[in-house]
Order: sequence, then structure tokens, then C-alpha cells
Amino acid sequence: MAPRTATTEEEILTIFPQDFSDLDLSFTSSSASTSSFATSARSSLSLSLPSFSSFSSSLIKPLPHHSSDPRWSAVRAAANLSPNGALQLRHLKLLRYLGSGNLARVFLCRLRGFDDDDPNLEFALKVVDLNAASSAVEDRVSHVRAEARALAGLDHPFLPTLYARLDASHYACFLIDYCPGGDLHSLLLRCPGHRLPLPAARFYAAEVLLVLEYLHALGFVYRDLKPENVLLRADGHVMLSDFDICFHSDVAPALHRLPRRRKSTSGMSNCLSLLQGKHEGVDLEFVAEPESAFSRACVGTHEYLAPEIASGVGHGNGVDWWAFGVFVYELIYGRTPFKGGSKEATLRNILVGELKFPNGSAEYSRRASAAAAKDLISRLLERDPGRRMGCVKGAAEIKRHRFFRGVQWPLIRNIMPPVVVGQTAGATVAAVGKFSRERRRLLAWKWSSRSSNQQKRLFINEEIS
Ligand SMILES: Nc1ncnc2c1ncn2[C@@H]1O[C@H](COP(=O)(O)OP(=O)(O)OP(=O)(O)O)[C@@H](O)[C@H]1O
Repeated sequence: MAPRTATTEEEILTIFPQDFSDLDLSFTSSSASTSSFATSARSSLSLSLPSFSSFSSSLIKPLPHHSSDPRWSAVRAAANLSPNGALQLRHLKLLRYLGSGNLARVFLCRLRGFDDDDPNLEFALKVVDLNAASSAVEDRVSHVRAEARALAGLDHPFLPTLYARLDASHYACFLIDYCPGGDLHSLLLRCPGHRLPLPAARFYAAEVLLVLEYLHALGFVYRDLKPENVLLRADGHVMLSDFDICFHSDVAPALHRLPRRRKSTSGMSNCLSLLQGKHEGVDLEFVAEPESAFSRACVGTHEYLAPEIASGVGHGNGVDWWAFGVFVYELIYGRTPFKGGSKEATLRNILVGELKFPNGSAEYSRRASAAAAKDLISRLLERDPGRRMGCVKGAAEIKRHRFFRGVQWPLIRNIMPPVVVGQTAGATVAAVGKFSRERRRLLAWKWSSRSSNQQKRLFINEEIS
């Protein structure tokens, strides 16, 4: 898959033209010539037809979990320098082009007048040109609105924080967290066989699952899951990006009764309780899944489209769980399951093709967790949404699957992410640097204890200093 060429300084000036009075054009760049990220050729498709509305600039209020982030105080301080107290594009210094998709171009930037060496003050600026010719203005406006709505309401460690919304002329700009680790798709392309070692695949899948759980609990159906949209933060944890085709629906949280389970371990107390007819198990489970979500829009990325989107019958929350199945498959096997020679062939495979798993990969076929992965993927890639894992009981059901056995869900954001061959040096060093030697040893053991010898080499261990 050919990476897109990086935008040059001239192109950046084209994005912000000379008559754009709000912007200081003194762009300084030492690295505009090459982007460190390969952008994806698998762009999202969108055929929805929403309505037009006008925009206004705004500084987003810090949400509780992020209120102590130094970026907030910097953004506020910069805004206070302005006569109207609002952040403007001239407060930002664009440093480098990061990538682009169908809708937007994204730049690394910093606030002018702040410490130039402080990596904590770097941001990503996502710029959408509403006049661009590639799609109808109405479509672009609707996507910007969807993205703005989602970003403004999110507050999760694996999702971007929206620091400011800047609208000027026909540009809509979002100031969000910068992810120096690039995206998972670029990482896959640099890995042997374009796939991740199983423990790393499990780690990224687990973090993405938590994000989908959170989005669904808020009523958002994401619709654009793919490795290109999973960015890696400086600490190596994920950040799901790109909310322009998500949609919102009501969600009615419920407590679901779980089937009672017998204790699987042996022991005197266990025997006694069985003799007494007692069973152990959690009885109730909290589920917040937007089951009533419904849309007929044909949006998403071909290889990741659920059958109900491909057939046009209308879709709901289940499309994210289908896409999650494709995502886990791609992380593990290095390709998507239904990809055909053309987009039409891919769609046909999604609708009627057989789900096949590559064989012959000794590393995967030997392992019990590979069997677990296959089972999980098969349950997610169930064509009938009514029978698809996650559609009714949400992420809670998926988290319980044996593929994720041993994942410490509440602590995962504090676990050191796996370091994979092919990861950009910056992200690796940042991730490693955050942890003391002792902690690295402990965490390395956790990650590598179940890995094969070959995989052990792929993960961080005591030798890394
Ligand atoms: N916060 C960020 N930090 C670093 N790079 C980013 C960030 N956000 C986006 N990028 C880069 O910019 C590229 C395009 O961004 P994005 O996917 O948000 O654009 P888009 O036009 O909305 O995409 P799509 O065509 O999927 O709708 C990404 O693939 C990534 O390489």
C-alpha cells in the first residue's frame, strides 16, 4: 500500500492562503519535507446527505479528567493574550505536516510564546477545508459537526481531548492531542508479515475495546474502526481518532443477569459449596449499548464494512463489533479477512464469502491463544447482527472472552505498552523512559511470560536501558 506523499511548505501555504487575515503565515519548518507517518490508502467512504449550518469559534471547557493537563493552562494563557479572549490561528506555530485523510489535513503545532522544547505543549491541528472539491459542502459540514459533537463530549484516556475549535473563512480546525507514535496501520506495515505478535495484538485490541465500550455507553456508534485511526501516544497507549462519520443515538443502560457459573478451580471450600448446592458467580452486569441506534448511511472503509452496511438494509451498534472482529484479524494475520481484488469483490466477500484463517503460520497455529483469537473473531464476524457478539451485551461480553484472559482492564492504562519491532524510535523511547528499571522488569515479565522465545525478543525486557 503506497504511502501518500508528504505535503510541502507550499501546500501548507495553500491551505492557509495569504488573504487569511487571522493567520500569521510565518511558518517555520525544519521537517516539512517528509512525514514520519505513512497515511493510508484505505480511506473512508461516505454517502450521507446531511444539512448545512454555520460555525463559531470556541475554546472547549476542560473536562474533569483532563483539567490538570498543562496543555489546558497553556491554551488558556494563549487565549488570554487575545483582545477577545479567544484562541486564534495566529497563536499557533505549524511545525510539520502529519497526514491527511479524505476530509482533513493534520499538522503538528505548538503555541507561540511558550517553551519550544516542552513536548507537553505540542498539539495536532486538524484542518478541514469546507470548500474542497472532493465532496459536497453539505457532506463536509455534516462530518465536521459529527466530529465536533463527539470530540466535545469525550473524556477518556484513549480518546483525543479537544482543546479548541477554530473556525475561520472556510476552514474548520480542531486543536487536539498530538500522537508522536504514528498510527497502527503504519506500524503493521513495518512489522514482519505486517502483523503483530499475539500479546501486542491482544494489548491494542483490549485498549480499543475499552474505547468502543465508552463510546457506545455515550450513545456513539463509531463506524470507522481500522488501524489507520488508532494512533499511538507518546506513552505508547492508543488514541482513537477520526469521528467524522460516527453517529449518535439514545442509550438505555441496563443490568443484565449473568448465567450462574460453577467455580472451575478445585479445593475443599469449592467441593463443600458444590455439595451444599451453592454456586459462585457474578449475577449482574452493567451494559450500556446503543441497541436502538439505526442509520441507512453507507459509510466506513470497504474492508471493514459490516454486511448490513454493504447490503444497505440499515445498521446500528453492531457495525462496530463487526469492525472490531476485522481489526483483531488484521492485527494478528496481517491482512483483512474479506479483501478482494476490487472494492466490489470485497463487498461480495463480506456478504457471502467464507471466513478463512491463514494456516501455516507456526507461531500462531501452535498456540492456544491463537485458537481463542479465532473463536473470538468468528463470533464477532457473525453476519446476523442479532447473533453477533457484543450487539446485545456490549463490550462486557467480549471482555469475558478467553482471548482476553488475564487482561487487567481497570489497570491497562498504567501498564507499559508492548514495544514492537518497527515502532518509531520516539514512541519507544518515550514509553520506556516513563518507567523505572524495576517496574520495566516487572512489566516485561508480564508481557513476555506467555510469549514464545521469538516473541520475547520483540518485547521490552531488562536489556533495554
Ligand atoms: N492527533 C494526531 N496526532 C498525530 N497524527 C495525527 C493526528 N490526527 C491525525 N493524524 C494523522 O493525520 C492523518 C489523517 O487524519 P484523520 O484520519 O483524522 O483525517 P480524516 O480526513 O478525518 O480521515 P478519513 O479519510 O479517515 O475521514 C492520520 O492518518 C494520521 O496519520
